[in-house]
Amino acid sequence: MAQLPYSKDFPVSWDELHRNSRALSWRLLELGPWKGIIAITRGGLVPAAILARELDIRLIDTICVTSYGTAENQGEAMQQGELNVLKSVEGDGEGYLLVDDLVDTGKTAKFVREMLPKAHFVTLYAKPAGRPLVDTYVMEVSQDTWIRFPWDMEYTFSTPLADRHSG
Ligand SMILES: O=P(O)(O)OC[C@H]1O[C@H](OP(=O)(O)OP(=O)(O)O)[C@H](O)[C@@H]1O
Ligand SMILES: O=c1[nH]c(=O)c2nc[nH]c2[nH]1
Ligand SMILES: [Mg+2]
Repeated sequence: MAQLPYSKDFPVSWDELHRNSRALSWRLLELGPWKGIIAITRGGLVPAAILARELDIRLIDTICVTSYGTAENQGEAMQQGELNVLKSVEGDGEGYLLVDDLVDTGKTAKFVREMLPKAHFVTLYAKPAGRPLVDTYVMEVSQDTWIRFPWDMEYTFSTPLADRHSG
């Protein structure tokens, strides 16, 4: 659910997501060749699959992070902005694409960039606070916008605008 300070909703359809992933592929084709892709789970998985198809990349790895604490990691470190790493990748990322769906505050981006400083970090969407941390992105949205990805949505009844604020 979108929460404060998000006041705008930006729903993204599968078609739009596919189109934006292909636009990102065009830019990355010119910057390659790439040794492989490292997807940041879970949001990076879908764009990573589309980039892999367009750029003919077969080597795909993951960095698995979560901002939620586990029994072992619920303390100070996470409150200071560190993430819980379930699985990382060896090396400094040189020659690899590091893929996520978006940057918002930049917390995830900062953390994974420190882990893989030489990777080329790409996202589909970027909000201003995280944008400086991204090497290549497709679309900027404002900081108070919540992006709704197609895998988080389902078709459902839409209340007419005139009825939304009544009562
Ligand atoms: O710039 P930030 O403020 O760090 O926000 C961006 C991150 O938040 C979302 O992931 P989330 O942690 O919700 O997990 P998910 O990818 O597993 O859905 C998104 O996929 C980015 O990875
Ligand atoms: O689905 C999402 N949309 C967003 O705008 C966002 N920002 C951080 N994490 C997010 N997840
Ligand atoms: Mg994520």
